[in-house]
Amino acid sequence: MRHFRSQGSSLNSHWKRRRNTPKQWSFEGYAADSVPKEDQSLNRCDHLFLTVYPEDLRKLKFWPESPSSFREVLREYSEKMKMVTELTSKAMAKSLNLEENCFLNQFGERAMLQARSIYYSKCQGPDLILGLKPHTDGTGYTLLLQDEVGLQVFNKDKWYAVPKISHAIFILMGDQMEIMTNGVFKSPVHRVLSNSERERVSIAMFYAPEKGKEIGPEDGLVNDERPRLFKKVKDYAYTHWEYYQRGMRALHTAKA
Ligand SMILES: O=C(O)CCC(=O)C(=O)O
Ligand SMILES: [Fe+2]
Repeated sequence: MRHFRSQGSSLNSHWKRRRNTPKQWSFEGYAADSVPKEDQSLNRCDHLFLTVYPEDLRKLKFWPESPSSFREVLREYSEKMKMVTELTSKAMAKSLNLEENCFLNQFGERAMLQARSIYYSKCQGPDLILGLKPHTDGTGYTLLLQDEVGLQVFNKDKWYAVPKISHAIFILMGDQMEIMTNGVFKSPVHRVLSNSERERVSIAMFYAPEKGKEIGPEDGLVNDERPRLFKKVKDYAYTHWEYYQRGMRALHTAKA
């Protein structure tokens, strides 16, 4: 706990220096935490955050050169994950009896894919210390690879552990998919517990609509039984980030 506190206070001053920079949500590179606002609890993890698509937005200066395989592995993984987003977006559309490209069209040709590699070190502190505090993702959806348990999803007053399944990618709906599906797919609150026995590594690929692109509920999912729940929004990820820093959800800002 002592270690956590002292790490927290030095991080707080680090973020105090940084927080005046506008549009921080697009910051990239290595960071010990991403919650710059004062009086917010810190997440107990380190991460490396990199934009991988669109390709021309890659900031290679933040891509580590060591280990030497890093860049190539990330390039290859990103390419595969992009293919997974195409398949997933089509499958989700079909499952809702919608035209298969409808979500892909909303995400746009320059959809964002951002890789967040997260390291959770062992933590001896009390259970209250979280690896990642409760939040929803501001993405369309997130593709998650994890090497250890710890992730939990909240539903109806209870936390449910997400199992670790070797080589499986866990797909987590984000707020923007909840908007596009007019609330049919829910963006769950989730968190990561800290672990005193084992460290944990996860790689989250955040898939979100292209910058400046308006998204909204699919017409086919708005009807008398299911009235429009959300209005059209753009750059929702930015709004989400602003609220996230204060420990709040942003979905209400998109309510119709
Ligand atoms: O590390 C995990 O399993 C979850 C990561 C996550 O929720 C996030 O980066 O938004
Ligand atoms: Fe998340």
